[in-house]
Amino acid sequence: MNVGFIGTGTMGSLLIEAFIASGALSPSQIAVSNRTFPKAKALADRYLGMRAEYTNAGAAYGCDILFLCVKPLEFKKVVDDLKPVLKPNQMIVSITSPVLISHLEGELKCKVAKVIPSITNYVWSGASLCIYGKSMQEEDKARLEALLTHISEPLCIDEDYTRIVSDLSSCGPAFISFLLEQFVEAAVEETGIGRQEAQRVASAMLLGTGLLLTEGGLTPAEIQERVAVPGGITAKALNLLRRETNGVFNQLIRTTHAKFREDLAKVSVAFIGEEVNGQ
Ligand SMILES: NC(=O)C1=CN([C@@H]2O[C@H](COP(=O)(O)OP(=O)(O)OC[C@H]3O[C@@H](n4cnc5c(N)ncnc54)[C@H](O)[C@@H]3O)[C@@H](O)[C@H]2O)C=CC1
Ligand SMILES: O=C(O)[C@@H]1CCC=N1
Repeated sequence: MNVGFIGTGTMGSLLIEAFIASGALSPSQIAVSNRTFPKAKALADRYLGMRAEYTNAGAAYGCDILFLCVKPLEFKKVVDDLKPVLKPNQMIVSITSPVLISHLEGELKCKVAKVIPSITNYVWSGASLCIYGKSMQEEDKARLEALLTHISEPLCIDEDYTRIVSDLSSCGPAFISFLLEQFVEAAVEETGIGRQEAQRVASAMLLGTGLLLTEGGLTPAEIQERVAVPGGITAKALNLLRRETNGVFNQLIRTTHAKFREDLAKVSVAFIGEEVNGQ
């Protein structure tokens, strides 16, 4: 199987590195292109056998699966580059939420899928959110998921919920890291503990909490209940957190969804000349 990546920025190169490190793909199965060619070339130079191409059409040549790892507003240009060369048996995979399956199916005759990865896939962890176009047969879905399984847990989702599931799975690492950073900074400020030490302890705590939630079979509410002894220290601090963060995640979700609608409107104008409503 040959796999292409158009766009070797943060996510394109992260996926390539994870697929290679996990043994899912060897460099000789991979072709890359990027708007700034030296960036694609620099990546290919690190992996003997990887093919760096000057054009997106060149990267698509001979690929069974082609990941499109560019930003939403760059999609139309990439699709225009690929339209004349893609064959019906090739599969393209968009990794961004505001580009709809219908946008891609309207332009391309090949198989179309959307997979929203997460930075957690770099350490072969977290989910990859899968949405399939009409021409994806069961064997195509199985082939794609077999690849994704090396670095993630593939989850099929309804396209209408793409944004909220992306918030949880793909933006979540940034949100949780932000909260952790605030916790660590406060610890340094309030007590004088070394930042490195505080961060090491907090990171180990986050990993352990994640394991309790996944492998340990506990819910977030159960963890709180077990840690917060009635009348104890944690209970008092949890009360403060409930009071102070009340509604903040509702606002956060409204913010991501408003930005999503903005991007979707622009992408829709680029693809079909009019806006469409979306989640
Ligand atoms: N960063 C993350 O954690 C996640 C990102 N995504 C999605 O991945 C996509 C890419 O994001 P990043 O990698 O963070 O962005 P990035 O800006 O780091 O990478 C985009 C790359 O695409 C290249 N590019 C732009 N136009 C091009 C064209 N016409 N032809 C070829 N290459 C072109 C740019 O030179 C750049 O290297 C976005 O749509 C984002 O929504 C999805 C899930 C998670
Ligand atoms: O297109 C998206 O929604 C992804 C999730 C994180 C960043 N970009």
